[in-house]
Amino acid sequence: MKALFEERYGTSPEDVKHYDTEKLRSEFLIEEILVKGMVKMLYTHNDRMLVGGAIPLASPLKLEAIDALKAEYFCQRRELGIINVGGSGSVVVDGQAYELQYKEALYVGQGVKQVEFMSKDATVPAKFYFNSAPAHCSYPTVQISRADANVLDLGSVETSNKRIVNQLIISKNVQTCQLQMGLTELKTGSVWNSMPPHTHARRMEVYFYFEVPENQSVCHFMGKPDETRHIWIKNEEAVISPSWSIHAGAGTSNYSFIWGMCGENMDYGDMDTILPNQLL
Ligand SMILES: O=C(O)C(=O)C[C@H](O)C(=O)CO
Ligand SMILES: [Zn+2]
Repeated sequence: MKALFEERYGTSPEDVKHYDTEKLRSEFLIEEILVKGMVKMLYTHNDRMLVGGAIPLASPLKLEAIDALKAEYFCQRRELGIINVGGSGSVVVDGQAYELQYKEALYVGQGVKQVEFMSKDATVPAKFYFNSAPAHCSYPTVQISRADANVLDLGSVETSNKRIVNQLIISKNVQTCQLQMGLTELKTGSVWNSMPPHTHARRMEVYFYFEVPENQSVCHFMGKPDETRHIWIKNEEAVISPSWSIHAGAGTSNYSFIWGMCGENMDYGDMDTILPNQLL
């Protein structure tokens, strides 16, 4: 397997208070998750979420268990959620091909032995972004198209946070052990995501920002609500949010992002909201 792998441990909010920019970025920012012709994976010890990307070119790419998993195959003890943010492509799951167009998702259940990524056209390759969490039973593999999403229309033009939350892999749509994923699109002129912000102590979350226009950036806010920090994020980079941290961002333009969560309690609404004027 052509794979790049990195492992990161969890952090305490008491330690994070003392981090400078470089340390904050090295703990939470995931740069270059999508690498041409490779599978890339990052294993965070925050709820054991695995964050990955794959860009298959002329030849398919296999998703195999890295040594850190001590497993015979990737999904032996894990479930997997995949969203395509590139050209058309397929994910072949134990011999069955699922064609994924731009912004379409696939849930792959625990126990699946073979997962392979393919691009339809290597000149416009598929870009598969994925999240994976430990799973203790097996649910069926399900393809989720844009039309299958549970859509939330949130925010307003007045507060610069008008956005559409597409819940793709969510208990309403797909049965999973603990993984939830979706895709949020900011409307033109709106720049704030997840504002007012929230925490959910029962789950960690990872945001993957994309459709950030050239030369633009997103300022992602994290930390305890009374001790916030920021990380500047470029297009197609991801950021880890521990269970104790807020996660919200303001872009220098509108943009989209994929969110993925795991932990306990799959109720999307299980959040503690913080009002903007309570943040420090
Ligand atoms: O813009 C938003 O609000 C979101 O997309 C929030 C995420 O879905 C989230 O953080 C769920 O916990
Ligand atoms: Zn959240």
